[in-house]
Amino acid sequence: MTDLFSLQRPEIEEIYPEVWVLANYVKTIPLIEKIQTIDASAPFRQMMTPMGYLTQVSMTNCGNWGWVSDQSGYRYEAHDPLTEQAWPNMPKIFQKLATRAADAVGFADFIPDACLINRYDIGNKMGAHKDKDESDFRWPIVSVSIGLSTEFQIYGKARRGKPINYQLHDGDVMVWGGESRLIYHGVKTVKADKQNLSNHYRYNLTFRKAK
Ligand SMILES: O=C(O)CCC(=O)C(=O)O
Ligand SMILES: [Fe+2]
Repeated sequence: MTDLFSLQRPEIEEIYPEVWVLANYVKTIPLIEKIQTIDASAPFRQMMTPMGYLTQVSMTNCGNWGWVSDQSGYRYEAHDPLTEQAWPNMPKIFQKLATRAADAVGFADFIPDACLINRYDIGNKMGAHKDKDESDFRWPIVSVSIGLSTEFQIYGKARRGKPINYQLHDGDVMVWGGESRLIYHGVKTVKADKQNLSNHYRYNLTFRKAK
């Protein structure tokens, strides 16, 4: 298990009140293998928003609860609407990673029951939003960046104004909670890596306690 972690004593930076980045925290090849297995039974798909648009980003889930969007709104579902099967189990290494990262910044005993997996193709972005479909905001969000880099945008308590942009790379983990649990955030357009054109995607794991 220790093999999964890049550094014994990770560098932890609080980039905004109660928003932390654990830089280069995790080795991502084992995570990508798990994502591929999940994709084989619960395929990545764009979701319909209540406004009637498809999300740019493709998504799937693992764990007891999966985040879904359709014309009737956003919510957590125990079954994948595409396959009508339960979402794939959350891999143990995913859960341990989330628990350990949360603990490292002071959130003890975080056991996520939902893991949303986002896949950004080159050119995809995610607009400003807050994660507010969970039942208890005392639990943090743990978010893992895999593959292509991007800029994460923090707007704060209101959606308007200029965001703080923070570069996230493969293996970086972000945790936010407490007074910043409901901040507006987004992801800037993912660009190709000119040094490595075989890298096509940015994946993001978002661990939450949904229920
Ligand atoms: O891709 C990211 O880094 C963030 C994703 C996100 O904010 C979300 O899925 O709610
Ligand atoms: Fe989010």
